[in-house]
Amino acid sequence: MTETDAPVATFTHIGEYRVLRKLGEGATSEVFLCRDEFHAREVAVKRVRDAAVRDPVDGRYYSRFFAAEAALVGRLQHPHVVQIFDASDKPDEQYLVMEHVPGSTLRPYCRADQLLPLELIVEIGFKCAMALGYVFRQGLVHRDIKPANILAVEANGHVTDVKVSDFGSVLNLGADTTQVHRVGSLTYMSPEQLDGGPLNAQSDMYALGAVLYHLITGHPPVEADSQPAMIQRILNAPVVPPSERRHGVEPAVDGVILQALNKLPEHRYANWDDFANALASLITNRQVPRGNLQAVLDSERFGLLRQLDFFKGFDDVELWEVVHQARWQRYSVGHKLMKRGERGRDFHIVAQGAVEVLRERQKVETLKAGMLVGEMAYLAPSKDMRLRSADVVATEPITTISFTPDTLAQLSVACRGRFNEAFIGVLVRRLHAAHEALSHPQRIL
Ligand SMILES: Nc1ncnc2c1ncn2[C@@H]1O[C@H](COP(=O)(O)OP(=O)(O)OP(=O)(O)O)[C@@H](O)[C@H]1O
Repeated sequence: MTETDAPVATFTHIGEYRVLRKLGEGATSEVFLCRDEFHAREVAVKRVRDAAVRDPVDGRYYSRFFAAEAALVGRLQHPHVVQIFDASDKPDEQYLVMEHVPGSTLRPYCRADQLLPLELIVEIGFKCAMALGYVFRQGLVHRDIKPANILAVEANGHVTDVKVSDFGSVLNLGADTTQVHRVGSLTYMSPEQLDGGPLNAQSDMYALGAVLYHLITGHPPVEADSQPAMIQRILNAPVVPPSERRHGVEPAVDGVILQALNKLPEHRYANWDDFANALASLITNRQVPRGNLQAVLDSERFGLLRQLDFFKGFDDVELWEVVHQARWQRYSVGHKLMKRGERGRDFHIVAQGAVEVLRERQKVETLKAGMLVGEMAYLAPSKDMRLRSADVVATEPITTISFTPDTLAQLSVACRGRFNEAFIGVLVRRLHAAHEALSHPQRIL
C-alpha cells in the first residue's frame, strides 16, 4: 500500500509517540509515521483497529497475531528485516513501534506495467533469502511472505533496498504455547501450508519464490477464478516457467524460481543459504542482464566479503554493515592508493586485484585480495607515527573497501569488535613473520 496524505482523524499521540501522518493500512491495523522524542527519531507505529480487536469471531485471532509480533520486540536485528522497537498490549491500545522504512511495499512492482529490472528482482530475492535465513536461525517461520509484507526502500523513485516486515503470522518453532495455524495469503501459500501440514523454512521459500515469480512476470505463479479452483491448482497444477511470460529471462532463472516453487518441500532448497547462493550466482554468472543500476550490486559485495580472509570472523549481519558503511571503489592499473610521507588515517582492504608496496621505488611486497593497506597509520597510537611509510600502487585493476576513523565509528559495537580481532590477527602474523626473518635471516635472502 502506498503512503497516504490523509489527515489523522482524532488523535495526536499513540502512547508517547506524536503522530505525524498516516503511512498505510492493512486488514486489521493502521500504520502511522510518528515522532519518538526520546530517541529523537521517526518511527512507524502500527495500531490495531478497535473494531478488529472487538470482532466477535476473529478478534481473538487478531490479538494472538498481535501478541506474536509484539513478542519479537528487540529480537530481530538484521538490515533486511524491519526492526520492532517497542510494543503496547494494553487492551484499549495495542500498538507496535517499528523502524520507519521510507518508500512503499513490493506490491506496486507486481503490476505488469511497473515491473522492475531482472537484476534488481534477483538482488531483492537474495536479500530476502538471507534475511529469512537469519529469521529461521532464530527458530521462526514467517508464514505470510507476500509482496505487501516486503517493504521497499525508495530513493528518487528507485527501489534501493528491501526489508521483510509483518511478523503477525510468525510461527515460533521453539514455543510451546498454542499458535494459530492455517494463516498466510492464498496466492503465495505453499501446498503444505494449505494442507495444514508441518511447516518449515521450505514453506517461506515457496512464498518467496512466488513473490519473485510475480515480480518477474506480473502474474502470481498460480491463478484461478475461485478459491477451491485456486487450492486445486496450488496443489496440482504445474507452474508456467517465468521465461514464457517475460522476454529476456534465461533458463537458469527459471530453474532457480521453479525449484523454490516445487510442490514438495524436500525438492526445494535444503536451506536458505543454498537458495540465496543460487540467486547470487545468477548475477555473478551474468545470467540476468546487467543494467546500469550501480557498478557493484550489494549481493556481489556481500559475496566478495564472505570470501575474504579478513572477514572470516564476521557474521552475516556484520558483513551487511560493511557492505553499507564502507566506501567501495574501483581503480585501474597504476593508481597510487597511497603515497610515502603523506599523512592519513583511512585504511583499505583489497577486495579484488593486487597492489605493490614500494620503498625507494623497490618493490617490497605484493598485497592481494583480502589484505590490508594503510592500517598501521590508522592504528598508530600517536600523530608522529601516522606518516605513510611506503607507496602503494595498483598492479591489476582493483576494488577496494575503505574506511576512515569516522565511518568505522558508525559501525555497531559488535562489528567494530570484529575489526579489532581481525587487526590483531594481521598484526600477530606480521610480528611472527618479522621474528622469523630476524632469527633466520637466510630465509629471506
Ligand atoms: N515500518 C514501516 N515503515 C513504513 N511504512 C510501513 C511500515 N510498516 C507498514 N507500513 C505501511 O503500512 C501498510 C500496512 O502495514 P501492514 O501490512 O503491516 O498492516 P496489516 O494490518 O498487518 O496488514 P495485513 O494484515 O493486511 O497484512 C503497509 O502496506 C505499508 O504501506
